[in-house]
Amino acid sequence: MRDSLAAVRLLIGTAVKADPRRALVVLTLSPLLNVVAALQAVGLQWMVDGASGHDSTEAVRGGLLLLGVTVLVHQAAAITTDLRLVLQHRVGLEFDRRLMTLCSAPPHIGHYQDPEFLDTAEVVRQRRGEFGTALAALVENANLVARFLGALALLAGTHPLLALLPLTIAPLAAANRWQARLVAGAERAGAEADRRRRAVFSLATDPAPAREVRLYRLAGELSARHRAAFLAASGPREAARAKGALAVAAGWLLFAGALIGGLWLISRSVVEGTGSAGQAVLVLLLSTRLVGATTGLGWLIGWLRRSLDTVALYLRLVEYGRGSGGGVRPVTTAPAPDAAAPPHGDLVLEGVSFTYPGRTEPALGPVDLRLPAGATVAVVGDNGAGKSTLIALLAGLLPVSAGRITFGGEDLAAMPPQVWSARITACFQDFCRFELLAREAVGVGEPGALEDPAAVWAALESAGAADVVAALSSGLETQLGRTFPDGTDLSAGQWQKLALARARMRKRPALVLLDEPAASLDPGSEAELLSRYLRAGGTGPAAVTVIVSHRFTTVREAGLIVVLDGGRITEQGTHTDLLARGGRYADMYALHAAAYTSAATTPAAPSAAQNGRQLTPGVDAELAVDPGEMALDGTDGHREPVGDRPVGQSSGGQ
Ligand SMILES: Nc1ncnc2c1ncn2[C@@H]1O[C@H](COP(=O)(O)OP(=O)(O)OP(=O)(O)O)[C@@H](O)[C@H]1O
Repeated sequence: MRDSLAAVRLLIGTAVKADPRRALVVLTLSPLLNVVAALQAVGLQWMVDGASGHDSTEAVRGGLLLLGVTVLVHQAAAITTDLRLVLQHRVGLEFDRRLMTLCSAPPHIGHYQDPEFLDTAEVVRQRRGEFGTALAALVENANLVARFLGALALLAGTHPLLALLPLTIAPLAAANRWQARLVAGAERAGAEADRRRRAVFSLATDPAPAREVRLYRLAGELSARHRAAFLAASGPREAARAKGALAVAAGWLLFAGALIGGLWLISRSVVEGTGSAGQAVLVLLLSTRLVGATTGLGWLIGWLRRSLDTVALYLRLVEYGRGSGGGVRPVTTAPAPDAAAPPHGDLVLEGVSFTYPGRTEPALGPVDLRLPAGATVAVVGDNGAGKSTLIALLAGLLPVSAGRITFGGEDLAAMPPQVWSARITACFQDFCRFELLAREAVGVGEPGALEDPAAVWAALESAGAADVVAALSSGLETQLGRTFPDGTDLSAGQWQKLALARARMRKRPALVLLDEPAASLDPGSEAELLSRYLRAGGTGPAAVTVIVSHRFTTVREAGLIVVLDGGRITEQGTHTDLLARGGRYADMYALHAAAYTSAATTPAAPSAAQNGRQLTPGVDAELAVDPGEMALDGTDGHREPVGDRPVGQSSGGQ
């Protein structure tokens, strides 16, 4: 009940905010007209009594009242319906806008990791078209209640017992509410299956997975899964609806019995001569109106209940936005509004850990780590070691579950999120393919410079991505993305280059985060990336640069290498230190080099030299393990798989 009241308040408040004048007219005039409409029956009563009593004045008065009220009600109803349609459209848009803000405004993205949030968001997203109609349901219910009360007031005037009719309608209303609650509960329980159904539908219809779906002949399997998910969600929903329908039918029987009793009372008074013919007509007309209003209410209450349920779910998302929902740890330290990030400083993690909602073990931590200002730090580790989680924590996208991260001595949790995010630039592993103009797709890296082609070109140049845009038909003004008829799609590597350029828009970042930045790049582009980001203070002399990579040509350039294993730091140091230590890093490095060496020496794979291609300086050659470095290990034969020649000079295939 409290939820429903809060939802009604929110709906009315949103309508008034979206369009105050229309809201005032629709919310007040509409119900008023429905009360006034009951006077039609009075006009008819006067007409009948005037005619049967040969009183032409009363008959004409009745006729005029009937005509006047009919014209007024019809005209005003047409106008208020128009106004309501526009208003409900605006309310729908207002909720869409709020939903977008709600999903993107929270300081971190922890809510996207929480299955409870995802389920609620799924239902709200599916039903978001109902926000506008929720207002319509509210207005229509108010109209019918007004019509019902108007009819009832006149009926009570003819026989006091008829005033008791509303009591018999209460069980019907309760049955309707119960049915709506049952259905809403079943819908919530089926949200996960609905999410699965949507995911399967996307797999079968989106262009990106189309190749693998064809190749592996998955259409039948996807279709079967889609149907199974549909049945899993819709079965309980239908059962709930049917169960509720039985209760509604019982409610109807009770009300119909009471109404028939009321009509019998009036008929008897007319027969006994205590009532007039006009009164009989009045009662007949009002009873019809009452039945109409009750039928409508029965249906509308279900609609209203469902609509208010959607709004109530939206309110739960709002609670999440405030950090008080689900398993996501709320931001406990209220950031000081005027807090600022120091220009530069060491980034320090003290006992930091993070546990994903629904998990018992931390994905990362506890971790203690100092990343000195100006340092280039590479993070390595097996799949699932916690590298991307670390990046998300450093970026402030996930709240730490325990411990703290400080920058220049300032606790990040006490810093307004927008202050910290303004100091960061990043290229994520699953970077976004912004289907915008090329200028915008890069410019969003620094929204203030979105309209500044010179700044965008500079970023493109410095990320080595200028060639991608130069080859586009309209250069910076080319529409990207295949969802647009005239849009240009790019290759994975080209999209990644734009993402890297985006990360170059911010001029003096304090922290540069690069999560697998070269995953889609060719060796030449990777080498260029290395020189631009990792060497010669490429990201600014005082910025901390953190790079996650499985490519050891990239990693070995870093001043500090951190090895993660099962969410813990197991080793840290320079490339040389870690090789000398002969631990996990040395193993990974040797394996990596061995893989490249064997690929280069396999006869079936023609070498670069055979192809007449020059080795890319700084890449192919760097893949070879420096014999001197491996010699640091000295004795451990299994870590010397590369031989004593650089790959480009290997004998393989020659
Ligand atoms: N949203 C999530 N919910 C629950 N667990 C998660 C979630 N995201 C990641 N994990 C888990 O957290 C752990 C660390 O994941 P993370 O993505 O940080 O690893 P990673 O080192 O970046 O891996 P990769 O090299 O494959 O990118 C993994 O065990 C993973 O299964």
